[in-house]
Amino acid sequence: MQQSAEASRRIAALSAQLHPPGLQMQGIPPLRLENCRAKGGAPGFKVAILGAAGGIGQPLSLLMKMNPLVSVLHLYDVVNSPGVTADVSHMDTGAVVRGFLGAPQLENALTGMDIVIIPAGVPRKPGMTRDDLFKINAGIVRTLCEGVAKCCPNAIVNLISNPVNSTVPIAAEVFKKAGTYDPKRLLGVTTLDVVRANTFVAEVLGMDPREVDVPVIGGHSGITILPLLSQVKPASSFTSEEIDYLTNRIQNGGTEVVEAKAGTGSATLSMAYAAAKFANSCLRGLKGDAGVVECAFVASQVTELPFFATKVRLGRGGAEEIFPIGPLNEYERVGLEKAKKELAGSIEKGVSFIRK
Ligand SMILES: NC(=O)c1ccc[n+]([C@@H]2O[C@H](COP(=O)([O-])OP(=O)(O)OC[C@H]3O[C@@H](n4cnc5c(N)ncnc54)[C@H](O)[C@@H]3O)[C@@H](O)[C@H]2O)c1
Ligand SMILES: O=C(O)C[C@H](O)C(=O)O
Repeated sequence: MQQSAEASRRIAALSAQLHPPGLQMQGIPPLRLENCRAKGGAPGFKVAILGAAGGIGQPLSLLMKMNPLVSVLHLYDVVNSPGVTADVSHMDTGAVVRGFLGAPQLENALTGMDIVIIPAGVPRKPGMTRDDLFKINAGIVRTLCEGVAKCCPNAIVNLISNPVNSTVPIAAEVFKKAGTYDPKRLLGVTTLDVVRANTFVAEVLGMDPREVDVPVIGGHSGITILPLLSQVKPASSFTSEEIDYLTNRIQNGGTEVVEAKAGTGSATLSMAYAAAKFANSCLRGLKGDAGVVECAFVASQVTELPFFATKVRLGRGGAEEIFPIGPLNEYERVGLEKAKKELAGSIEKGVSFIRK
């Protein structure tokens, strides 16, 4: 029977995946696709991780491979993605894993994706601020988002690369330029701030962190990270000493890890956990689950700023509802004014990087 050019191309690509370079080097003979009985792949969503070979990317790839809502997992990086892909692909979970290496393979990595998670970019060293990463990471995020706009304009983007307060506005401008911008589908990942806040508050209260819910609003850097201790669930009261301690610890959690790692990077394992938690909520929203709520840094009208992190409800279209900040005490009101001042500059810096 005559095969179309497209069918031949697809069979060649699939055969290459069944016979990755590692096997070729060992002289293991290829399995002919037509002789393969495996159907492969559970029903579910297609997820790409850009920066999959990095400190966050590797454990995040592992966690997403374990997620039963994922049917296809694309792992893209500019280095080492074949190794990470070969490794993760041996896990006996449902998702089919494919690896993509370097700029020429970015478009294949992105085509058809439902969710794109971006932890690509350089991390901090001691003494640096997240804004010090702007010079390198702004360009990386721009290029990757141009790929998203071209190849999977309807995907939900989970942006992790720092400085999040500027990279999310950069991504928005790239999508606007391409005519694909849907604010509901662009989400800056601030889940690590919530994860830390739940942990530290639970420690103070002597509770299980899984039973604590601390809203963290604003942005993802220093004083823009604003935990709302007056809204902790279950309702709890704190001394002013506890409020100072918890606010400082949550705002400086990233720096605590950067200093402990002493020049070898920033949070990777807790971040992979947080990113996997957030992506799972996005997947549940896509699936149509009701009442899925997370904090995220999104386009927002809850303040005068164009972007702001608050609780959002995740649905089939992404962040379908953005919740208001809610009642604040005086300590939080002061914190909010300081956070907004710093955030305004970071957002403007991101916007003008693309508009310049
Ligand atoms: N949002 C958050 O809460 C949060 C938390 C922790 C870290 N981060 C940020 O996440 C980023 C990554 O941190 P990490 O510890 O994984 O760093 P890392 O250096 O270990 O890994 C980054 C990966 O990105 C890859 N990369 C670089 N340029 C790329 C490109 N153009 N396309 C695809 N991949 C590319 C690198 O090859 C590397 O594998 C940093 O910017 C860090 O500040 C954010
Ligand atoms: O602190 C960093 O640079 C990484 C990340 O933003 C974090 O909060 O851990």
